[in-house]
Amino acid sequence: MIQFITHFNERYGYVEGARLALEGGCRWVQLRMKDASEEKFVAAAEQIGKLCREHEAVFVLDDHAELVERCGADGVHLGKNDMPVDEARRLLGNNRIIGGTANTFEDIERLHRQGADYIGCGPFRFTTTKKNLSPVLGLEGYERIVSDMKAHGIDLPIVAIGGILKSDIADIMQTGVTGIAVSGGILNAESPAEEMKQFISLIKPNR
Ligand SMILES: Cc1ncc(COP(=O)(O)OP(=O)(O)O)c(N)n1
Ligand SMILES: Cc1ncsc1CCOP(=O)(O)O
Ligand SMILES: [Mg+2]
Repeated sequence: MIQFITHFNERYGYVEGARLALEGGCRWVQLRMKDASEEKFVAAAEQIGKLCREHEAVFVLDDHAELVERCGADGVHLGKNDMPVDEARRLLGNNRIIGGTANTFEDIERLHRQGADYIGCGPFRFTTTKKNLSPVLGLEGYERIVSDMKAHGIDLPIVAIGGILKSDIADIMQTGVTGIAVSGGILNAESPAEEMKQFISLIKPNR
């Protein structure tokens, strides 16, 4: 499973990036548009949501649980400074996907208690896509977290995120995580759609 996180660069905007990821075969897009006005966020969500429906892809919003219904999104990804997962669950019900961010096993325990459907776990390495990064986990970090989860009987999909490139995929999947989330590794490639195809072909499902 691979989740494309929207961003922009000198060549592509948010919608174009999502379109290329979908053309490359991605079936899970997160609209992440930090510091955008609500108007701009909703306008991008309308376009990306339509593209996702055309490609039968899952569409989640970053941060904005309160906009999920209005944007017709499938769910939301929530970090430590966003609405708590249990509150979002009460708001959105059981039919929407709610992901939560973890940097430690303790975060995962909390998110599991609160009812998250999956965990975005990172950063794998330094990245300029996100400000105020938590400490880098590296491969050892994922190995430790996956083993702690097994020891405590916590069975939730773990999505590795942060600075992931094609050449990292085999090693990251080897740690036992479920999938990856990526932005720059796709958007900054010479051909984003082709890069997405290659990312997908390298991910051998762990579950
Ligand atoms: C899949 C996934 N994992 C982690 C994050 C980070 O979310 P958050 O900690 O809320 O930081 P911002 O993305 O909001 O800057 C994510 N968005 N997606
Ligand atoms: C949103 C987020 N959360 C942790 S790292 C990150 C950025 C992911 O983008 P990239 O793949 O470009 O590092
Ligand atoms: Mg957030």
